[in-house]
Amino acid sequence: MNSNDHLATGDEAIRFNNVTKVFAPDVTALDEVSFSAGFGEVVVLLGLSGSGKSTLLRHVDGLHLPSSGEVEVLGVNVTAARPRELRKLRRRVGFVFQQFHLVPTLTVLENVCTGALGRLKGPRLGLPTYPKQVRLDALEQLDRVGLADRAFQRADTLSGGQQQRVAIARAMLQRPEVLLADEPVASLDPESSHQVMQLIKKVAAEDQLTVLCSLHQVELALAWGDRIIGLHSGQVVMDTPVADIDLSDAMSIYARVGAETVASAAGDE
Ligand SMILES: Nc1ncnc2c1ncn2[C@@H]1O[C@H](COP(=O)(O)OP(=O)(O)OP(=O)(O)O)[C@@H](O)[C@H]1O
Repeated sequence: MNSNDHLATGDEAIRFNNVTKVFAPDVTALDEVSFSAGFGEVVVLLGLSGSGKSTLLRHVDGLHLPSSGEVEVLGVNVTAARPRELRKLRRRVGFVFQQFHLVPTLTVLENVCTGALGRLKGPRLGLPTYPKQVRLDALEQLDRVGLADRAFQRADTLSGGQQQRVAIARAMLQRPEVLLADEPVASLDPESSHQVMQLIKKVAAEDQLTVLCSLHQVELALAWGDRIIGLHSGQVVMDTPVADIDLSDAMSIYARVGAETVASAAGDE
């Protein structure tokens, strides 16, 4: 057992300490990023396209490693973790994507069951090859997201919002302690977007799940987040509880960029 397994984290599930990520000499995706997220907290990342939101999320489970700085997640020093430790950590971190990433030809229930693959030995082909308890757990998760009645339909017969709810059920079957959501509502209509964010908020509260969620919609961030972290050119330009922010504060993350764009177009530095 590695010493990282029992590192004390206090109230923090995620901690970034001066994290910089340089992809190329002229591409600094994260620039001295520091923040922490508490257990059960829903933290929304806001910022223009290219501001570093996805890159930040990918540092949480070690898909990217920082060029400098430290990332600590659930007591594991991601930066120093060995491959085996990282694999263990990734089982504790669920991921929800913009494009759902369901297997379209499989049933909804089997898609959810795949969330257990990380803790099962060997490949599974077909619903009956999953242990009964996994199938029951999957049904329970589907019930939780309001889709138990769709369990035996093919995934590609569901609407986008329903598919994202299935993807959340799949992530929850993994029994994660941290949930990463990369623009989970970017391809959904406004009503489905609210439903999906409401669901994320609900499961976070029920399971004391720490959520880090990138969004483009300020009003969704204000409605469903506990805290907003604003990114601009890889730097944290806002880190504020939602209770202390109004719409114009949150929009300033974008307005600031607009002003700079105007200045640089006019030849100012
Ligand atoms: N694997 C990579 N190799 C090189 N550059 C990258 C890589 N991933 C991201 N970048 C660059 O890092 C910067 C931040 O990108 P990132 O995808 O994190 O932004 P984002 O805020 O998530 O954008 P979006 O809202 O469009 O998803 C961009 O300049 C991007 O081109």
